[in-house]
Formats: sequence, structure tokens, C-alpha cells
Amino acid sequence: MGSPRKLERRNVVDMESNENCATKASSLRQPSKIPPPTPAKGLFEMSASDNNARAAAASMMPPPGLIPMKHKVSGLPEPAPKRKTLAERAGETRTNGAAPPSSRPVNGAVKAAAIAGPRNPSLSSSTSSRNISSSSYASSTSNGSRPPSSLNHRPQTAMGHARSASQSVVSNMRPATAMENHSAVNGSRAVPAFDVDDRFEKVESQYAQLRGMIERSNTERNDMEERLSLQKIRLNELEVIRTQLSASNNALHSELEDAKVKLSTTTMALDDARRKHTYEVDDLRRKHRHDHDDLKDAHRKEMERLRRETQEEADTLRRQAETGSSTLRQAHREELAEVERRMKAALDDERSRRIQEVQEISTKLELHRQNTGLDIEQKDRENDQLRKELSQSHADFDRQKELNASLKHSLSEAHANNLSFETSNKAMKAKIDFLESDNQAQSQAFADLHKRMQEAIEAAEVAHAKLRAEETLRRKLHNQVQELKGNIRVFCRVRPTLPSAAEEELPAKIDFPDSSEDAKEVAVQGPEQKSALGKITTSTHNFSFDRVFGPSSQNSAVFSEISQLVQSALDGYNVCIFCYGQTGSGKTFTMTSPDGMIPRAVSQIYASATALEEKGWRYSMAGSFVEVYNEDLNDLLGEPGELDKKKIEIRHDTDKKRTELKGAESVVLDSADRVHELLARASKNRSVAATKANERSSRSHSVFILRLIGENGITGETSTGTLNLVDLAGSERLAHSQATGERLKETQNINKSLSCLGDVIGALGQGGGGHVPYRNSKLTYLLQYSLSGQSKTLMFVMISPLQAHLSETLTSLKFATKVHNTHIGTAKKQTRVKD
Ligand SMILES: Nc1ncnc2c1ncn2[C@@H]1O[C@H](COP(=O)(O)OP(=O)(O)OP(=O)(O)O)[C@@H](O)[C@H]1O
Repeated sequence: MGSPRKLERRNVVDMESNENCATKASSLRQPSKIPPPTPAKGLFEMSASDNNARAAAASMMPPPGLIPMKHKVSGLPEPAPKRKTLAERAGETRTNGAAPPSSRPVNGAVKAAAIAGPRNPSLSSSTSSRNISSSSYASSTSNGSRPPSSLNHRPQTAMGHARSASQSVVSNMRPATAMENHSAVNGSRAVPAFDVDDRFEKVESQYAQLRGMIERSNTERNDMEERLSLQKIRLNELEVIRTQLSASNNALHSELEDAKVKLSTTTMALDDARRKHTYEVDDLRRKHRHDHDDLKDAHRKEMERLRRETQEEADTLRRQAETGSSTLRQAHREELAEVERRMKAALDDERSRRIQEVQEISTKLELHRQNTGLDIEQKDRENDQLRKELSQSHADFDRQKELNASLKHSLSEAHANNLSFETSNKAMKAKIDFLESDNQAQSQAFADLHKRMQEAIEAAEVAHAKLRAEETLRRKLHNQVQELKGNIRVFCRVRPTLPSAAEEELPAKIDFPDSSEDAKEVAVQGPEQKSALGKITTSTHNFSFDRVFGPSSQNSAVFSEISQLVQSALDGYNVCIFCYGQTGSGKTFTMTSPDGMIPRAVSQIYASATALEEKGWRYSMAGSFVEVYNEDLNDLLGEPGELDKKKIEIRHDTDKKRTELKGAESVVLDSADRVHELLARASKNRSVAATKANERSSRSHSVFILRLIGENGITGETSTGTLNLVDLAGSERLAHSQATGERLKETQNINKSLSCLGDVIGALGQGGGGHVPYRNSKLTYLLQYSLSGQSKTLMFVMISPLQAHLSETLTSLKFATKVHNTHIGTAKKQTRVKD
């Protein structure tokens, strides 16, 4: 780091070189600005030495703004440099003034200025400008260079610079010496006249420029001088401040020296005082010890003296006492006797008084004791009370302790729970973080799932539509199958031989199929017949039906064959299944036994109705159970006592092809099990009405009516089907002569209704819309819509396996064959679609 002076000098050089370049370019220069004065604060912060150094530098150097001005204004050489030593000259380059300026190029001059350093920049710049002018002069004058002495001439003042500058410009046209003048005159001879005019004009304009520059330089110089005087004033002020500060510094310094002297004096005095005090204390301690020892000796001596005196006095007194004691003892003895007498008297008085006092005291004591006892009792009670309270408190305390322990336990549990909660909370947080991090993937998965679900829903809707179409098709095909099978079908069932049968009840010769076979034929060997020649022959009767069930067949197998018909009722058809046969052939067993057709039909319908719910169907089922007895209609679900009294009316709705029973109970079958309840109630009613000789079930027709109303919420379709399950009365023909009274009436009515049933079926078989005698019996009237050509009918012909019943068996089979051979038209579905 250089000194401030050096730095300022280097800045000045830089500015000079820059400004010289600017001068060369335009020959004009803007006046430089004087920097503002440095703030006072900065000055006060400087040390005295810095201040002095700056002041000295200021006195030695011009202000920064003035230094470049000097060179810029002149652009001319500085005052003559001081003479250099040989060593300095050896360090200089040869270019510095060694070669004639005219022979040096401009670039070489700049380079020489850079090498010469900051001490002579103006020299290099003036050299370069001179080179330019010299070169132009040389070009016009062919002879020569100027003497080197003129190059080294440098004015000492600004005016000198200006003058020098003007000379430098003028030197382009006028020689500085007589020799040069002569050369110029010689040269002018060679220059044509118009060249002289031109040059003169040029010189004039250059002169004008030079004058302007001189004036500006004068103005700037005046400014500089003013600023210089201001700086000098400022410098003087700073000098005064510095003097004041150094004076105050000296005063403070002297004060500090005084204070130091005082401090050392005080320290010394303090040390003396401390020393003196120590000596005094030691003296006092010594003196006190001596005093103490003296006092101790004096005290000891005094004590010995006193002891001796006391001893002497004691001896004297002892002697005196021994002499006076005998006299005194005598007197004393007398006094003692006197005193003893007095004391004795006083003692007696005192004793009596004391006894009295003791008695009083004992009385008081007793009283006090009693009071005390009472008090003690009171206290005891209080004590007990307190003890109880104490025990209570103990118990409370124990409870509190237990509570405290339980609370502590709860607290520890809560703490444990808290820890577990915190753990689970952390786990949950981690899970949440994980879930949140996984949220995007889940969202994507959810979107995929949603898409797949939509696709599945669409597929399901398509499948549902397909299912509905298939369901409709199924119903259609089912109906076609039923039609192909015939609207009235006949099944034959042979009951087994009962274990309770008597030995004489021989079985008839019936060829019935095995239960495994899907048989349709049954062969019955007829009774023996004797010809006129006495030859006994038997004939076999072959019957063919839609299905023949042997004795080993079960209700389940039978129902599986009729289940499709039951399904038809659900589909909106009127279906009628009736059992025909003689008494004891198994009609009731087949129809109303716990696993008979009625319970099974209801169960199937209920299951099918539930299954159809997903296809939009909602079914309601209601059941009625009536009997036709002696051409009267009785409600088997009514009150037991009213079976034969309350009469039921049959009403037909010809539009809807539906039969209503006015006065009969209609029970809603909201579950499959309700049917057992209905059957039990019907059985009970029948048994109440029965007499010993009259089994009611055998002498009446029972009709179970199941009404099915379905609505499809999707298609708007409705269906109303009816399933009639009929257990006919025994079909045996009894001779009118064999029956009398009520039995005769029953027989007549049964015969009538069964023959009427045959008539109706016969009429339906004839077709052609002819008259059908439904009204001829209550049974056929009740079953009008179930037997019409628009319904589906199945007849079970039940036969007994016994030889004794062979005749009735053949009759039944013949009737069944007649029915089987009948075609009663096409069933119609009772459905409609809502608007
Ligand atoms: N397939 C069968 N298997 C076993 N037992 C049967 C079968 N069919 C009927 N029975 C029995 O035969 C007897 C008579 O049957 P059932 O009462 O059903 O005849 P029915 O034709 O209804 O007589 P009724 O006309 O008097 O009512 C009953 O004890 C019954 O249990």
C-alpha cells in the first residue's frame, strides 16, 4: 500500500493521461469540478499525525482538481526536470529524448510516456502532440526538424503553459528561430500563393481557437485560485482545531500524571496506617494478657486469705456453740416439752378438725366421684361416639386409600392407555401418512374400480334385461309345454297296503310301476267271471295316464311332477288340482298331510315369489279353505261352531275370471309356515262337525283356494293366478237302498256333484262353446274358472291296492280315463299390463 500522497499522485496521473487523450480528440475540454470539502467529522476522527501529514501534503501539493488542469490546459512540457544522477539516467530508456522527436512515431511516444511513469506524463503528452505537429510541419517543409532545445522548453506557470501551447500551435506555421525563419522563407518560395492563403486561414482559425482556450484557461485558473484560497482557509481552521486538541490533550495528560502521583501517595499512607494499626493491636493484646495474669494471681491470693479467715471464724463459732449448747439443750428440752404439750393439744384439735374436714371432703369426693362417674359415662359415650367416628374415619380413610390406590391404578392404566393411544396414534399417523401418500394410487384405483363398477352395473343391467326376456320366454315355453301336455292331465296313484290291514284284506292284482320308473300305465286284473259254461275267466284292464305312481311313491316325488303346474299359478294361470277316489284311497294323505301337495305348493310358491323379487315381482298371497257338504259351502277357517251355520256365497267376476267367496275367511299367507296353521284349523273344524258314524272328510269336498296377485315394478306387469287344491269326497257309489237318512242325503249329494264334475269335463271336452253345466252342483260352480278351458287342471285318481276295493278301483280308473281323453281347450294367462 502506498501513502495517501502516492495514491493521489497516481490518480492524478491517470486523469492526466485520460484528459490528454480527450484533448487530442477535440482540442477542447470541459472545466473540471472541485470536489466538495470533506466533512468535519472525518477530520476529527483522524489522528494528529495523520492530520499533520495531510496538512503537510496539502501545503506541498496543489488541490487534486488543479493538478490535471495544469497539464490539460497546457498540453505542454512541465518545467525543466531536475538534473538526474547517473544511476537514474542508466535506468531510463533510450527513447526519452535520445532520438529526434520528428523521427519518433506517435505510438512510440505514448509507449515512452507509459515507461517514463507518473513523474513526466506531461512531457510524453507534449512530445506526442509535438510529434504530430512536427510531422505535419516536416511534410510541408522538407527540411527539417526543430532543435531539441525548443522541445525541452517548459513554462513554469499556467500562463507559461498557455504561452507554450500557443507557441506549439504557432510553431506549425512560424519558425522559432532565425534559422528556422530562413528555412521557412526559403520554403515559402517553393509554396504556391494559394497555399499561403490557406495556411494563413488555418493559422487564423487556430489562433482564434487558441485565444478561446487561453480565456477559458484564465477563467479556470481564477476558479482554481479561489478554491485554493478556500482550501487554505479550511486548512488554517483545521490547524487551529488541531492546536486546540493537542492543548487539551496535554492538559489531560498532566492531570493524569497528577492523579497518578496522588494515588501513589495515598497508597503509601494507607500502608503506613495499616502497619501502625497492626503494631497497636499487638501491643494491646500483650497488655491485656499481662493484666489478665495479674488479676488471676490477685484473685487466687484473695481466695486463700478468705478461706483462712473463714476457717478461723468457724473454729471460734464451733467452740462457742459447744459451750452454749448444753444450756441451750436444757432450755430447749423444756421448751420442747412445753411445745409438745401445746402441740399435742393442737394436734387433737387439728385431728378432730381434720376428721371433720376429711368427712366433708369425702362427702364432696363422693359427690365429685358421682359427678365424675357421670362425666366419665358421658365421656365414655362421647368416646364411643368418637371411636365410632374414628373407625368411620378409618374406614373412610381406608376407602380413600383404596380409592386412591384404584385411582393410582386407573391413572397408571390411563397412562398405559395413553401410551398405547400415543403409540396407536403414531401408528395411525404413520398409517395416515402412508394412506395419504398412497392416496393418489388409491384414487386411481378407486377411479378404476368405479369404472369397472359402472361397467359391471351396465353388464348387470344388460343381464337383467336378458333375464327378463328369458323369464318371459321361459313362461311362454313353459306354457307351451303345459299346453302340449294337455290342459287337463290325469295322474294315478296307488296307495300302499296299510300295516293295519286285516289278513283277509287281500291285495288286488295290479301291475303298477316301480317308483324309479317314469310310468304312465297301470294294469288291473278284474274280478273273476263265470261263463254260462261255468268257465271262470279274468280280464286285465290296462289304463294309461299322464303319470302313474306306485304304492312306494312318496309325496315329494308326486309333487315334483305337479310343481310346474303350481308355477303356472304364479305366472298368472288358474290351476286346479283335485283328487278323485274312493274313501280310504289316500286323497287326504296326498293333499293335506303335512308333506302333502297343499303345504308343498305353498312353500314352492313362496320360494318362487321370493326368487322373482329380483326380477321386479312382488306377490301377495291369500288363502281360503272351504268345504262343500250337502251342497252347502262351509268355511273351514271360520269359528268351529259356525261350520254348518254360516253359509258362504259364491260370486264370479266374469271380467277377471275370478271367483270371490263372500263370508269366507281369507288369510294372508305372509310366510310358508302359515299354511300348516290353516290346515290344522280346517282339520279341527271338520273333526268337531264329524259324528261317530260320519267321517266328515270322507263325505265332503274340501277346496283350498290360493289367490296369487303379482306386480312387476320394472315392467308394470300384473298377474292374478288361482291355485285350487281339491280333495273330493269318496267316490264310491253306494246303492240308495243301503243308505238312509242323513247318510242317504250325503250320498246323493256326493254322487250328484261327482257326476256333475264328469258332465262339466265332458262338456268342456266337446268344445264348441256349448253349455257347460257348472251350476248343476256347488262344487262345479265353485270351480268354474278352474275347470274352464282357460285353466290348467290336474286330476289325481287314487286307487286302493285291495282286492275288496277292486270294483271301485276300476270305476275310478274308467272315470279317470274318460277325463284323460278329454281336451278342454287352451289355458289363458290372467295377466295385463298397466297403462
Ligand atoms: N301313499 C300312502 N302311503 C302311506 N299311507 C297312505 C298312503 N295313502 C293313504 N295312506 C293311508 O291310508 C289311510 C287312508 O287314507 P286317506 O284318509 O288319505 O284316504 P282318503 O281317500 O282321504 O279317505 P277319505 O275319503 O275318507 O278322506 C290313511 O291312514 C293314510 O295314512
